[in-house]
Amino acid sequence: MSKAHDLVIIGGGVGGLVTASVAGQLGLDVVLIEREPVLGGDCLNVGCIPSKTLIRSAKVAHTVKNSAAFGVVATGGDADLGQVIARVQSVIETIRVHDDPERFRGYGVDVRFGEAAFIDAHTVEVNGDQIKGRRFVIATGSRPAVPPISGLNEVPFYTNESIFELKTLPKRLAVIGAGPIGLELAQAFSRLGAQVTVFEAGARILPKDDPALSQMLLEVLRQEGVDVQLEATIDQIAQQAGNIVLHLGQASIEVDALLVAAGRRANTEALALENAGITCPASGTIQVDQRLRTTQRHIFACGDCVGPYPFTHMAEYQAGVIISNAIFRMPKKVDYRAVPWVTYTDPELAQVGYTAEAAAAAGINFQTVQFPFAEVDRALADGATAGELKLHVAKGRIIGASLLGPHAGELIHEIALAVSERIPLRKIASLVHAYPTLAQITKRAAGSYFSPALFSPKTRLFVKWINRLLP
Ligand SMILES: Cc1cc2nc3c(=O)[nH]c(=O)nc-3n(C[C@H](O)[C@H](O)[C@H](O)COP(=O)(O)OP(=O)(O)OC[C@H]3O[C@@H](n4cnc5c(N)ncnc54)[C@H](O)[C@@H]3O)c2cc1C
Ligand SMILES: NC(=O)c1ccc[n+]([C@@H]2O[C@H](COP(=O)([O-])OP(=O)(O)OC[C@H]3O[C@@H](n4cnc5c(N)ncnc54)[C@H](O)[C@@H]3O)[C@@H](O)[C@H]2O)c1
Repeated sequence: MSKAHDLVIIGGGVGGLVTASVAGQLGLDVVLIEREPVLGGDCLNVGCIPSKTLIRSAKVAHTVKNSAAFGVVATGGDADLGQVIARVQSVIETIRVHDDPERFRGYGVDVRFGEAAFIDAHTVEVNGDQIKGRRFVIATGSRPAVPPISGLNEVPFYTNESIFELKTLPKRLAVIGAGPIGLELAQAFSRLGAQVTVFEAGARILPKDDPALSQMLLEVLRQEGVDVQLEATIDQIAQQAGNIVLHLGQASIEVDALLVAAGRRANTEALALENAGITCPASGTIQVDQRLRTTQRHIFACGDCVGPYPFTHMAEYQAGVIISNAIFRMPKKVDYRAVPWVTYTDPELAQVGYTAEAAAAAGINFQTVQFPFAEVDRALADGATAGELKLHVAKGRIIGASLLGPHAGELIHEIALAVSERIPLRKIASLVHAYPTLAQITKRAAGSYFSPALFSPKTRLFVKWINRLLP
C-alpha cells in the first residue's frame, strides 16, 4: 500500500500552482498533476497573456493609423500577423520561467504530467499510477463551451485554444459571443486589419457590467468599425467554397474565419468525481462551501472549475483561502465583496463591488455619483475621453464602482481598496492626487458627492457669517 501524500493538487494553472508553491516551500509532501505537457494553464498559454499581448500590438496599429489626430504624419500601420503572433509566443515563453516544472520540483513538489481521475475519495490515478492523498485540491479550470448551433461542428472554427496560432490575418472574421473574450479579440483583430462581425444572442454586450457603460463601449466599438449584432440568433453554419456561411433568419453572412467565444465549461468530466463521492451539478461547476470544501471535506476546489468569478486573480485569491484552510488549518471563508474585474477593450471597462443593479436588487439604499473622462485634463491631453466613473455610495462609503475609460483596469484598484477596507469617501476626496493624472477622476467623482453640501445656502451663510465675525 503506497503512503498518502499530504496534498495532491490536480491542475497546473494559477490555482494549482499557487497552492503547490506555498505547500512545497512549507515542507509538505505535495504532488501536482497536470494533463498538458506544460504548466501555466489557460492564463499563460491560451488566455490572459496571449490576449493582452495581441491587444498591445493592435493598439500600436490603431495609434499609427490614427496618428494624424495627434499631429503626427505616419504611413502604414498594417500588421504582419506572423510577427504579432511571434511576439505573443515570445512573451509567453518569457513568463513561462515562473511556471517551469523544475522550479516547483526545487520546492519539493512532485510534478507529474498526465490526466488525473479519482478512484475513491483518497486516491487518484495518473498514467496507471495510483496516488493517495490526505487532502486534495481540484484546480482543473475551464474550456470553451461550444453552443448547439446547427452545422457548427462540421465547419472549422477557432477558440481561444487555437486563435493564437493564426499566422495570417483572416480578411473577414465572425465572432460568436460578446463577452470579454469575444470583444477583446474582436477589437484586436479589427485593429489589426480584419473585417470583424460579432454575433451576440443577448440584448447587450458584457451583461455582467453596468448597462450604460457597456452601451458606451458598444458605440465606441461600432464607430471603430467592429460590426456588433445584438439579439442575433444563428440558425445554421455551413462551409461553401472554402468560406464559412452563417445563416440568421433570411440573412446570411460569409466569412473566412470563425471564432467561438460563447462562454466556458468547467473541466470536471475527466475527474470521475462520482468515485470520490463529490456532488457536481449538470453545469459541471464543482459545488463548494465558503471555505472552498467540496461535499468531501478533505477535497478542496478553486478557480474556474468552481467560479463564481472565472478570473486569474480569483483563482489566486481562492488558492490563498485553501492554503489557510488546508495547510495552516486556520478556518477562512471567501469574501467576494471587493472583487475587481476588467475587460481589456479600448477603452477598458472595469468593475468592483456592487453594480447599481446588484445594489438595488440587494435592497441597499445608495446614491450614485458620476464623473466623465471628458472633464479630466489628462484624458483630454491623451485624446482618450470616452467613458466615465460611477461610484455607488452608501452611508458615506463606496460599495461599488463601474469605470469605462483609459487604463480603467489600473485605476479601479484605488477604489477596490476603499471598498475592501470601507474607507470613507471623504478620505478619497481629500487625498492629494498628482496632477495631471487619469486617477484624478476618482478624486473628482468623490468630490462631486460632497459639492452639493459644500456649496449649499446653509454653508454659504455660515461662511459669510464667520468672515464678518472674525478679523
Ligand atoms: C482568452 C482568455 C482571456 C482571459 N483573460 C483574462 C484576463 O485578462 N484576466 C483574468 O483575470 N482572467 C482572464 N481569463 C481567465 C483566466 O485565464 C482563468 O480564470 C484562469 O486561467 C483560471 O485559472 P485556473 O487555475 O482555475 O484554471 P486553468 O488556468 O485553466 O488551469 C487548469 C489546469 O488544469 C489542467 N487539468 C484539467 N483537468 C485535468 C485533469 N483531469 N488532470 C490533470 N490536469 C487537468 C488543465 O490542463 C489546466 O492546465 C482569460 C481567459 C481566456 C480564455
Ligand atoms: N479581461 C478578463 O478578465 C477576461 C477576458 C477574457 C475572459 N475572461 C473570463 O473568461 C470568461 C468567459 O469569457 P467568454 O467571453 O467566453 O464568456 P461569457 O460567458 O462572459 O460571454 C459569452 C457571451 O456569448 C453569448 N453567447 C452564448 N451563446 C451564443 C450563441 N449561440 N450565439 C451568440 N451569442 C452567444 C452569451 O450571451 C454571452 O454574452 C469570462 O466570464 C471571464 O471571466 C476574462
